[in-house]
Amino acid sequence: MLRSAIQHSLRRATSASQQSITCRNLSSSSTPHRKVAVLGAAGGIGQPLSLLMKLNPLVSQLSLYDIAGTPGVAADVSHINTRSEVMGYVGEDQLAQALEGCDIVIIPAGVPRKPGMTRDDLFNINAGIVKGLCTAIAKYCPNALVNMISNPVNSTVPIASEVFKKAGTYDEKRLFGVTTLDVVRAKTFYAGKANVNVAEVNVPVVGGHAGITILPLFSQATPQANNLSDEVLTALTKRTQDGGTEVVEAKAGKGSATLSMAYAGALFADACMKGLNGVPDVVECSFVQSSITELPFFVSKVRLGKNGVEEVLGLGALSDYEKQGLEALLPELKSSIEKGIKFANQS
Ligand SMILES: NC(=O)c1ccc[n+]([C@@H]2O[C@H](COP(=O)([O-])OP(=O)(O)OC[C@H]3O[C@@H](n4cnc5c(N)ncnc54)[C@H](O)[C@@H]3O)[C@@H](O)[C@H]2O)c1
Ligand SMILES: O=C(O)C[C@H](O)C(=O)O
Repeated sequence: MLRSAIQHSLRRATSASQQSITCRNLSSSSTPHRKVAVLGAAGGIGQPLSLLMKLNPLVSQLSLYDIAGTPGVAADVSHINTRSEVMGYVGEDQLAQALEGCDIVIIPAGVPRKPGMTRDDLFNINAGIVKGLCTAIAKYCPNALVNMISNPVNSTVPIASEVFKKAGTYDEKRLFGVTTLDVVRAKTFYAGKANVNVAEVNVPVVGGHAGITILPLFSQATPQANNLSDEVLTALTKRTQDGGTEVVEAKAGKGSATLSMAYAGALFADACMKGLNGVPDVVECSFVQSSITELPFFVSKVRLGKNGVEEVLGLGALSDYEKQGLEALLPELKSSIEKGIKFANQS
């Protein structure tokens, strides 16, 4: 039951555990070698994300790094009979080994929110963590695609870009803020209200990843529901924007979204690998370097390819309500981006 649920969730990955022997044989001959690292692998997101990456037959080597606890997580995950070889690395001394040869580095390292906090309240701790990890990425796997999960994403992605620029390794096609959870939430909430099959729903979510900077475009949702009033669309927008806070409050001091985030992170990493492997028309929303607004980074649909970002897609037609949302989010997003850039350059 659990296995089938997970396999269904990783909808674009072929089946994993039950068919692992077949996958291993097929994979080794026809699927490229892909080393994926999870930095922060012993954490609330890191552990289920490591599990989901272990179930992904596109991964051949899974590198689990944290400042503590990774030997246990790696030993546990390594017993699952799927394609990838699992290695656990603990502490800075082992970071180089964890990163060398990586195709994708997923970063959920850092502290989560408690009730009453904004994502920006995490900046003081997480900015330094991200900066340190990105410095190592620039040194040991400068060509890897970086999937940034650590909050505040609106600032940690700009921090990463500045670190890579300083190191001379920046390639805007290879840096992604992971905002897939906003899309996952928008799909779920929309399907509930529109009374449509959630598996068929698509909703782009643009802007950034905090409060009003999260802008779901329900006018572009498919299948399009004609039965939703303006009030319902406003409520759906607000619920998507506050989805993270909903979980933080429900967890009452024990962290933020971990399981849904692991799912979303696994979907996004899977899409990145498909792009690297040459699968056509892989499109996901992500916070990337962008020129579709006046801001240097923005979430929009992005076509993924063999080098990472192949094309940053435009916003498409917006409703009046969405146009207002877009205008309203720009100042906050701009200031979060600038805060990250300033931090990276002054410290
Ligand atoms: N992008 C999103 O949509 C999204 C969603 C949910 C959570 N998050 C963010 O993800 C981050 C992690 O959340 P969590 O619930 O897993 O937190 P957690 O505290 O459970 O786990 C974080 C892990 O990071 C590790 N860590 C700390 N410093 C490190 C370093 N220098 N190198 C490697 N590992 C290090 C910790 O040891 C811990 O295991 C938070 O910043 C949270 O806000 C983002
Ligand atoms: O809300 C948080 O702090 C975590 C994450 O950004 C989320 O959207 O769930």
